[in-house]
Amino acid sequence: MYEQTTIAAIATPPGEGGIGIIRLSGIDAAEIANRMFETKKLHNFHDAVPYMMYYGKVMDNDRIVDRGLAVYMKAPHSYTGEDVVEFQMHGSVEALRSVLSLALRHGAVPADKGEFTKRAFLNGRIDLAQAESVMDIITARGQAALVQAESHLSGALSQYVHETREKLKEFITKLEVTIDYPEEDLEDLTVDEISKALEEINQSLTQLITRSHRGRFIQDGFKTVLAGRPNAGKSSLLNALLQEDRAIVTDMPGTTRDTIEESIRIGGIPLILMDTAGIRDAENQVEAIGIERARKSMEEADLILMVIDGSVPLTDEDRRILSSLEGKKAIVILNKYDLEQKAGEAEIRSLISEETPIIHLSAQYVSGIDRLEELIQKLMHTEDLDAGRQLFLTNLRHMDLAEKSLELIHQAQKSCADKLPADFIVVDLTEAFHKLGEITGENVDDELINSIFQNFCVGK
Ligand SMILES: Nc1nc2c(c(=O)[nH]1)N(C=O)[C@@H](CNc1ccc(C(=O)N[C@@H](CCC(=O)O)C(=O)O)cc1)CN2
Ligand SMILES: Nc1nc2c(ncn2[C@@H]2O[C@H](COP(=O)(O)OP(=O)(O)OP(=O)(O)O)[C@@H](O)[C@H]2O)c(=O)[nH]1
Ligand SMILES: [Mg+2]
Repeated sequence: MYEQTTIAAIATPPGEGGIGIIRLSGIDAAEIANRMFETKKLHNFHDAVPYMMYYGKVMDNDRIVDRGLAVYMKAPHSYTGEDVVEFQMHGSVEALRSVLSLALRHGAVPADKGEFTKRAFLNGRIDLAQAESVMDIITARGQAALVQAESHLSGALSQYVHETREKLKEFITKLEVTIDYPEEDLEDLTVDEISKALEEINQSLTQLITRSHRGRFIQDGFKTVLAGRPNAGKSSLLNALLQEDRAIVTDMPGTTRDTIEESIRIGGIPLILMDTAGIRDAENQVEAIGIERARKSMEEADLILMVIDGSVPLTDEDRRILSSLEGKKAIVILNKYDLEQKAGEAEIRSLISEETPIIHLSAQYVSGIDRLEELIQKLMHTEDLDAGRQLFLTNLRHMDLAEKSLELIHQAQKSCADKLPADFIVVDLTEAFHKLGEITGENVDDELINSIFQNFCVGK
């Protein structure tokens, strides 16, 4: 076991809640529980039936601090792999703090950020990639994010890393033989075999990396850009979707200058909603920069909500923006539906692809917003689901290591093609082998481990 201290922390978020949990982990967990928890059915936590709930009282000498349930999990069969005791108390900040301070008084030390999970890792219960996925589960902002994080915790990423490293190892060994016995020249067959294997690894890593770049939305949400002419009602629509007055709305065209970003969930699908400067020939430099940003946001968008002022005839600027939607996922919104409609829908239809829906609404009077939400949900739902079925890298550290490994595979392939001596290839493949291993935590130093778990919350 990696440490002898017993750590304690409040595991549930602060605030008023139905129930709150205090967690103890370490060699003295049962002993500390004995000193502070009184229950009819049990005199010593060492005799507790693991996972059995015991009802009782947390006692501060003769005073009942709070009533609750306690459970004992015996090493190594616990989250951390150590002896664990948990107290389920009333979810009150005061009660939980009192129970925690009692545990500390009886010999526990306050847990560091992520220390329970860190211990699970150091005790070999889970690898580093799995440990990191625990945090992804906690911070998941949508179904796809949760599905992906859970699959990482189950070991999907770890298995991929493991299999790829096995392949590398196999060829490193084969190559090393030819180095040790130089007279046994690298046979053509071996070279072919290695080139083929390296190409396979290259393909698989490249696919994983590209898919993960495209899959940024899993973590961040789909980039959804409100685009359109000044005064069309983009900011009004942002406010209507957020149900708050986030962006400034005026009847002056050119009100929004800088891009505004807000996270929102629509029907369980996470979006980053971006309000942009209305697109036109700018009247000054600040506006011009804003418009340039708007155009760039449109290029990078996963979804474009193109807002048109339906109360006036279509302008050339509208036509230009509509034509630029080609090949993009978009919804055309005819806004100001409360007013007489003058923008020709037939012409709009002729400028956009068949799949792009057109809807009417009034942002100002918040009417028709629910239909827009349904449409967004329908449009993005499949992508969100597909994301759950494939392996993605969702962590920048993993992405960086995968990219470095791929770079080394490229180098090895080049050495292979240039018929360089086996040593060259071995060096690169060995380095790639180690880089991949860092994903699951093979040979990583304490500093890195500490910095990873510092990003966790206390009690996790
Ligand atoms: N109350 C409570 N709920 C929690 C946690 C916890 O620590 N406490 N978890 C913490 O984040 C998560 C669950 N993670 C856990 C992982 C392993 C074991 C465990 O006892 N494993 C044993 C037994 C396995 C079995 O019986 O099948 C083992 O692996 O040997 C417990 C919780 C979410 N919910
Ligand atoms: N009648 C009516 N007026 C609306 C509607 N939506 C927005 N407006 C008005 O249109 C004007 C412009 O709205 P904004 O939301 O600021 O438009 P914008 O597209 O963000 O404009 P810029 O930031 O200048 O690009 C404001 O006076 C709004 O009150 C609507 O549904 N009906
Ligand atoms: Mg605006």
